[in-house]
Amino acid sequence: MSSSRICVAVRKRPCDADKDIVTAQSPQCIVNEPKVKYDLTPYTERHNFVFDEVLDEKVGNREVYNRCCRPLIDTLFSNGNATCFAYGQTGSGKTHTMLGHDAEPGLYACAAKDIFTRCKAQNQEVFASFYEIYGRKMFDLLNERAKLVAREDADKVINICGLSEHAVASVDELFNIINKGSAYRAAGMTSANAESSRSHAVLQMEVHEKGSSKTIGRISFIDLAGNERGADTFDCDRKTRMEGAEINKSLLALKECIRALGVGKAHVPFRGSVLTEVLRDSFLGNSRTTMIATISPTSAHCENTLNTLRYTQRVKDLSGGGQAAQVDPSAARVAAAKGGNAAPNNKKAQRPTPEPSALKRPEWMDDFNNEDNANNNNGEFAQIKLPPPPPGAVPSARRGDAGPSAPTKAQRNKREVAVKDPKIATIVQNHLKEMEVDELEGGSGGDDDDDNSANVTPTPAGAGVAAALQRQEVKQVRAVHAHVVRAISRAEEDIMAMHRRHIDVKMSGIKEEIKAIQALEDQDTVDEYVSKVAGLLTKQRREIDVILDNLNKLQSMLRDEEELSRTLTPVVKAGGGKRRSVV
Ligand SMILES: Nc1ncnc2c1ncn2[C@@H]1O[C@H](COP(=O)(O)OP(=O)(O)OP(=O)(O)O)[C@@H](O)[C@H]1O
Repeated sequence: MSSSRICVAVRKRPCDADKDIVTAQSPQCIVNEPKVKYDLTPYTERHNFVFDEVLDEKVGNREVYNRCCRPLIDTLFSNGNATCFAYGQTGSGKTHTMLGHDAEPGLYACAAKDIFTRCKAQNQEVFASFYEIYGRKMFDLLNERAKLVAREDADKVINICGLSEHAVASVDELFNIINKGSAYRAAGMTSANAESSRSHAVLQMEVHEKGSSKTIGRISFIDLAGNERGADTFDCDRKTRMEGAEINKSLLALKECIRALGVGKAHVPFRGSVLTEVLRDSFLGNSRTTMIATISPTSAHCENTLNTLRYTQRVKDLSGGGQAAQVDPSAARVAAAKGGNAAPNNKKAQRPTPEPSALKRPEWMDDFNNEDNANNNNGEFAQIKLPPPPPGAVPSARRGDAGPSAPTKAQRNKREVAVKDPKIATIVQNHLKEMEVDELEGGSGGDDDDDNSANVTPTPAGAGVAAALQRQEVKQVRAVHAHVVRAISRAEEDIMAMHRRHIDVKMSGIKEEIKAIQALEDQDTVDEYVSKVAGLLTKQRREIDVILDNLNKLQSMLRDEEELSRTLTPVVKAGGGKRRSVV
């Protein structure tokens, strides 16, 4: 394993030799992409990547552990935070690597074995928790999938309230609880594998001094959602599109955080997603991270494999201690078309820990806390605080007290509508005004064209300004779409809380109405009855109007989302290649 704080590894899963297009020779990973020229002559494009470790199909889980994860245990026992991610497309071997099976225990078991041995010798104990992050929600897999709530404490630290911790003293005990948790993860879904790809599963083990609540160190294993889920989901149903957008957002945010930490940036964008915000502590202080990208080496998975490797290469190139990718001249053409490789950063800088006061309250915290707020408002029914919509615009549910800082010229340019189609241009224009700077830049720091979110059709060589503009248009529509998806999920949670509150108020209103009728029958005058009932019904009508108003706004956003995703849906060209219908 690399001596740097971040180890970036790739693991190739086995496949039939005749379909294998990947050569894994650590530290190199070569993908031989089968391609066809315009005159239909087949040829192979070679892509060469370099990582800290490249593990071929013969390497077992124990060796993966020894080469990539063992130093994480030292970090754990030196008051540190260790983190290990498995990243890759569905079926590429993330769960195989993390969990393994009886015949070949995975990283959880290998790490647990070492941890228990050391704990026994040092009179320490281990507590495990296991939860999943699905969209913007979190569920405790060791407590019947109870919904978890993240709260920020006075020190601006995010705590996952209600997360159960379980004392474990052996690998068997750990596995019993993981198996129990995995069953909850799969429950209620059509296919366990399909669903597991849509959530990030987090197993945490904390070491304590025996009998003390003081944490010595923590290790987190994260089996990430399948990365292809975050890519082109525009032609799927809305649920899948929303999931895809959330996954995309969290994977981009994760990469940004690892990169920022690696190069010692003062600002680490933990707020980018629930995943990174919740894992913030894991990256701070004395921390060490291993990222294992898993790939399927068949030609059928070539596109996903290249996406995985490009993402991973970005993490490596910019995470400090890294060495730039070696790209074959044949592949360099593609790299150049995509904006080229970033300069290597071989200097490992010291990452400063952000001051607590500098850590802004994440915007998604509001959603977690929203239900509580709704229940604590002493019966007063408040409208969701939506920003005033621009004239003719569809309002968004964005909230948060920190207003955007004064935009630079480049940022102002990004607010200019690039899309030509008048209908889509109107939608884009309406939303551009409410988008924040990082959203305008596609949430990826603006320098990645190989991200899933910017995974647009390659521009044909020599296609010139028109093609470049098309690319820009697609990028803008994608950014606006991602913004609308986020606004929808926030508005959805707000409306649910508001509706629940309304039902409570309505129930007590009905009781009041019954009382008013009884009072009229018993002793009240008709004037008293009229005034009581008119007051009650007027209040209800006001509340219903607020709900209807918010439902209409949500409906508009849903329509916009539909239009934008339809625009982005890839359509097949007569010639076989993909083209977007956006412009
Ligand atoms: N390196 C490997 N060696 C042997 N078998 C493997 C390897 N990698 C994956 N497999 C097998 O491939 C299948 C799919 O792997 P796995 O479930 O780990 O994929 P995944 O990336 O976790 O998918 P998902 O994102 O859907 O959870 C499993 O049967 C697994 O045992």
